[in-house]
Amino acid sequence: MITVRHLGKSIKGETILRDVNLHIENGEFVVFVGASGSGKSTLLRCLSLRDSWDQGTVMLDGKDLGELNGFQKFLLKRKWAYLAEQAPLNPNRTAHKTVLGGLWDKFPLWRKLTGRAGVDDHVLAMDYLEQVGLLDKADNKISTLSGGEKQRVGIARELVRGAKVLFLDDPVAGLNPQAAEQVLAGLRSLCAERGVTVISTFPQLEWAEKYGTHLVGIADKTVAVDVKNRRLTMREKQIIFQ
Ligand SMILES: Nc1ncnc2c1ncn2[C@@H]1O[C@H](COP(=O)(O)OP(=O)(O)OP(=O)(O)O)[C@@H](O)[C@H]1O
Repeated sequence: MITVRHLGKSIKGETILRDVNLHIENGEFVVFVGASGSGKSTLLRCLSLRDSWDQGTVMLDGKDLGELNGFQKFLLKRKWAYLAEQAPLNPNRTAHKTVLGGLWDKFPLWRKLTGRAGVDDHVLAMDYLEQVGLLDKADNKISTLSGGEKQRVGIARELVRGAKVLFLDDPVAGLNPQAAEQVLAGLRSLCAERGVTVISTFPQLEWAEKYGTHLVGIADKTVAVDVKNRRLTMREKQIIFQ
């Protein structure tokens, strides 16, 4: 679980976030919602350790992330995944090989040298492709997949790598509505069935309400609304998008 207390961040003397308080449980599908420029991506980058903050604390299972040394942060980032918009994938690889590539980090040196993956590794890759609804496209090259399918391959690759927390900055950018909803429905089931925690931002409020389990509204540089397992009221929408 992630707990944020009194987080503040300034860039070049300008306050971007102030007094942010937040509590995220494992298995939640968190969506940061707010007007353009409200600080959603900045908060996502701070929580994923891609960016630093000036005030307050971010705790993971009771451990203060601000106190980790560089190596500890590096190890933690390997367990987390941060994807901004479209994941960069090799267009000439098949979906299956791309997902299998996520295991590379875990392989012992001898396997890296021989380039061999075991039967279990192949099954694991297929398992995650199935989870994101792409088992039938396993042998298709990335270049032949749609934008939404590519995004789901990128997510499966991170899962196979062992990521338990996914930070996704607009995972549906550039996708048509049908593909976007498939990606979001897949993420929702990952949270429910595998206990993966998704922390994301995307501009479509309707989809945030439909698929998110925890909505965090950012306004006036802080968390103005924080609700779980329900839609926003009209009043809450007014507060966020004043
Ligand atoms: N590196 C930077 N230098 C200066 N200002 C920055 C920098 N990064 C972000 N900002 C400012 O911080 C504010 C919040 O930006 P952020 O990208 O977090 O907003 P957002 O809510 O994600 O916006 P959008 O929905 O448009 O993506 C904006 O006013 C932005 O201009």
